[in-house]
Amino acid sequence: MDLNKLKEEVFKANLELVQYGLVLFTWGNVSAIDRENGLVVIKPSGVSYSEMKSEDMVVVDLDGNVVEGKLRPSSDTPTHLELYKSFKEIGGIVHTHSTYATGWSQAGIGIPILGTTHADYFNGQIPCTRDMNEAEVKGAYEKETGTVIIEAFKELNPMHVPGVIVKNHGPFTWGKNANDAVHNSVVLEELAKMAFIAKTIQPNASMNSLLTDKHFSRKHGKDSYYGQ
Ligand SMILES: O=C(CO)[C@@H](O)[C@H](O)COP(=O)(O)O
Repeated sequence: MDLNKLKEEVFKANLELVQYGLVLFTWGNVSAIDRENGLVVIKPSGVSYSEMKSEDMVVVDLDGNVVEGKLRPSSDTPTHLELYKSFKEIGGIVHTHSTYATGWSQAGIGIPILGTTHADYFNGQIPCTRDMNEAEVKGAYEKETGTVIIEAFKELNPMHVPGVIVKNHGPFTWGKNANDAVHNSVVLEELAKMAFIAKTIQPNASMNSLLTDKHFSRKHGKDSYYGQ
């Protein structure tokens, strides 16, 4: 895979986080993986999106060693790497602090499925991770953030629910590439907002599971990326 092309793709995907209003200042980050060569391209840490350039993207191996780039890789790099190692079909990852999704993560409640818009992209609740323990927080925190995400997907197919909210932190989404992951981040934030509104109007709001099956399989049937 052409690394410069992947850097350009990751650079543009990072800028889309600002364009879609998912991040402020230097919050959030996007990465993509070149699985053939076991290399990950990720946003540099602490760099303003308005000053960022394609050549600033940092290339790391799956152990987190910088193999190309002058700047420090995102502080969330260990989380991204854990997810790439566990979710073998994903090609891109996004982390943001988008308002409504982060609100649900601070409440410690997964984003419930309440409508067909949700079912078109996520075939069930978007899970919230468990509390991290003292050893995880004081140890390899970012790596352990990946651990609690992977734990939340023990019974879930990450290709059918391409996102999660990390308790007291914020959302991570993924997809077949960086652009797909950004798309899922925009959708997740919109679903978080819709669910907040629905639950505010009707705390007992619920979903007709027949619609979940109908909409998810219609959009992600056997020929689609998400597969069965
Ligand atoms: O979640 C966090 C901080 O809580 C990070 O995602 C920052 O929001 C962005 O860090 P860098 O990618 O710039 O290191």
